[in-house]
Amino acid sequence: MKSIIVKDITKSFGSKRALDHVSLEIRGTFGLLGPNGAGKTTLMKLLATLDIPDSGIIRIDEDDLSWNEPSEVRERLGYLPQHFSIYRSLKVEEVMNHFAILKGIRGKKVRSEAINSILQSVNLSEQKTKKVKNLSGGMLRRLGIAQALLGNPQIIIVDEPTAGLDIEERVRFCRLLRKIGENRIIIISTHIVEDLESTCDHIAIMKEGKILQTGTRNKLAEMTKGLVFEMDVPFDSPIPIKEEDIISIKQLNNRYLVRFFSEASINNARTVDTCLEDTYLYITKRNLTHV
Ligand SMILES: Nc1ncnc2c1ncn2[C@@H]1O[C@H](COP(=O)(O)OP(=O)(O)OP(=O)(O)O)[C@@H](O)[C@H]1O
Repeated sequence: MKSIIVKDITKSFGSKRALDHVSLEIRGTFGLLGPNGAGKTTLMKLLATLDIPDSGIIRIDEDDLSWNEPSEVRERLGYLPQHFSIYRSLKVEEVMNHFAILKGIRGKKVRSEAINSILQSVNLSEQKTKKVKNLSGGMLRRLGIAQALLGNPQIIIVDEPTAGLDIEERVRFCRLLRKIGENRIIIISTHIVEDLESTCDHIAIMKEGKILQTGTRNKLAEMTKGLVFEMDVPFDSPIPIKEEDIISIKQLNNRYLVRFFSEASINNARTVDTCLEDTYLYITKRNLTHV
């Protein structure tokens, strides 16, 4: 499967337009990045066939499969929703068996083999007989992705995958997503730029229902080349940069290190290598579709 084509999708809830003429080509490991309310979950739900758009189409490019045939799409789809919850007193293996039956995986032995292999791939084999209520946040997310992998779907959709995880669990979960995305399309939505730096090659930045920018991670990172500076400021001096241009302020031993945007070079400031977060902040703060 090469890519999923999203063409001119619009979706409103009453007078609120959650998606406004969204068009995308989704391929490989694909990240949807945007602030709260951007429309990410709405788009993920449409992609997961849990809702239908007011207008526009979604289809797979090569074999002409359209989202107008949801049951066929679902056979190729695994979905980890933003709020994944299951019966807390079930054991991990029982949860997996339940989802495997729902996915139509027939035969006890076949199911058991599939479940064992997936639990191993997400590093949950040791927790197989543990109850859901005794899992850590990271383990619960890994169980969520494990159920999404049942049936070996070609498309995996993961909404806000690292919400509520501590740093260590987040890094481990992102590494797992990267591995899962090696031979299928994986779509990850998040407002945390770091999650995508390690997982996604292709990224779309959205805000207020619109796609502001798409491109490879590297291409997006380079967009702000020449526009990002760093400056040392002593503790007792005011920071001479406008609030809206500041990217970050780090407190070092004896000074602040201020990272900021500027269209022209500034005394005592040096240009620095840019990253995806710079571009994300630059275009979302300014609502830009071009840098
Ligand atoms: N069922 C609904 N009824 C009314 N408004 C909705 C509904 N679902 C989403 N919205 C609105 O649509 C907009 C987009 O919401 P959505 O949840 O898709 O954004 P998001 O990017 O996923 O944000 P978050 O990161 O906060 O989940 C928001 O303004 C939201 O309030």
